[in-house]
Amino acid sequence: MGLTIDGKFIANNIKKDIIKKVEYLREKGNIPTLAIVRLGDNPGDISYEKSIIKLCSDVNIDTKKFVFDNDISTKELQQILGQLNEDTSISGILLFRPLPEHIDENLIRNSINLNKDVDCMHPLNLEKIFEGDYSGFTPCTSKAALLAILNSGIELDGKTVAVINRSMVVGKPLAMMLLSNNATVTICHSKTHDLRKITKSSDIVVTALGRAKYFNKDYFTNESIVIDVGVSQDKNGKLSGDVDFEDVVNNVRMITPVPGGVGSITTCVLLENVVKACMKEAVLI
Ligand SMILES: Nc1nc2c(c(=O)[nH]1)N[C@@H](CN(C=O)c1ccc(C(=O)N[C@@H](CCC(=O)O)C(=O)O)cc1)CN2
Repeated sequence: MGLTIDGKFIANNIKKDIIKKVEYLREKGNIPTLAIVRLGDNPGDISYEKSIIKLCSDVNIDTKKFVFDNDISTKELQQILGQLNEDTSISGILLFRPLPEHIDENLIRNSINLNKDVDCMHPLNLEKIFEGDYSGFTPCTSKAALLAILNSGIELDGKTVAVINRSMVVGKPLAMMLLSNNATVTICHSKTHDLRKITKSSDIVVTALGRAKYFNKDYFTNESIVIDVGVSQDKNGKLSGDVDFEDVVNNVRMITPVPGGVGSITTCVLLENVVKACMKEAVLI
């Protein structure tokens, strides 16, 4: 019988720390405020946004939401980010990703104010992570997946980890963070041959494919640790991870559920970054 890694329990411990820090900031007259920028209505983004707004309300962080159509141009988006960068009432900016294909993501990632980049998407902030420096902002979903592994009691040293995603949002930052913890990492993607052979031979499998219930028990062994980062809708429109949880849970050592796993932790990591940004802002002023 596999154990479920309880993301909500991990998230609640982080939440208590955020509440204390927000109280301190507000006593000093600093109001932590998160700008949320969404392009279109992707179900994963809507789920993330719902979670963020609920948690911000719980910990007393203010939010400002900006929603635009998917067909917004790179130039228009840059202008919007420029306004948010200059808005002194805003501590941090979250732009949901992946962005629509026509948007120049590199240009956008370089357009966000380094001190408001609470999603750690600016190349200079990411470079720190790749160098093992976690003193600044941390990529939210990647850190959440790492926390799920570390809080499950697993020693990463020497373990083999298959990361099924190569984006700058999850796969690449996570691979670097796992390497810093002395794991041996294999990054898999749509062109990877014999994925099942890799997942079955890895101690830990982290999947962020965005395909509901894609992985059944045949991809794992009884000793597998499965970290499901995927968020999409199954054929009944229900929020689902990449893994068929009911088929897999009794055939692996540990697994994170969706919802209630990595997603719950991701939102807390984001708000930790917002508090960090507000603290930094308080120091800079
Ligand atoms: N700019 C970014 N965009 C996205 C990131 C990111 O790190 N930065 N990662 C994912 C986020 N995401 C998936 O699409 C996602 C993250 C968190 C949650 C969440 O909080 N889920 C909760 C509640 C779910 C519910 O009840 O609706 C949970 O799993 O318990 C959902 C989705 C993509 N975008």
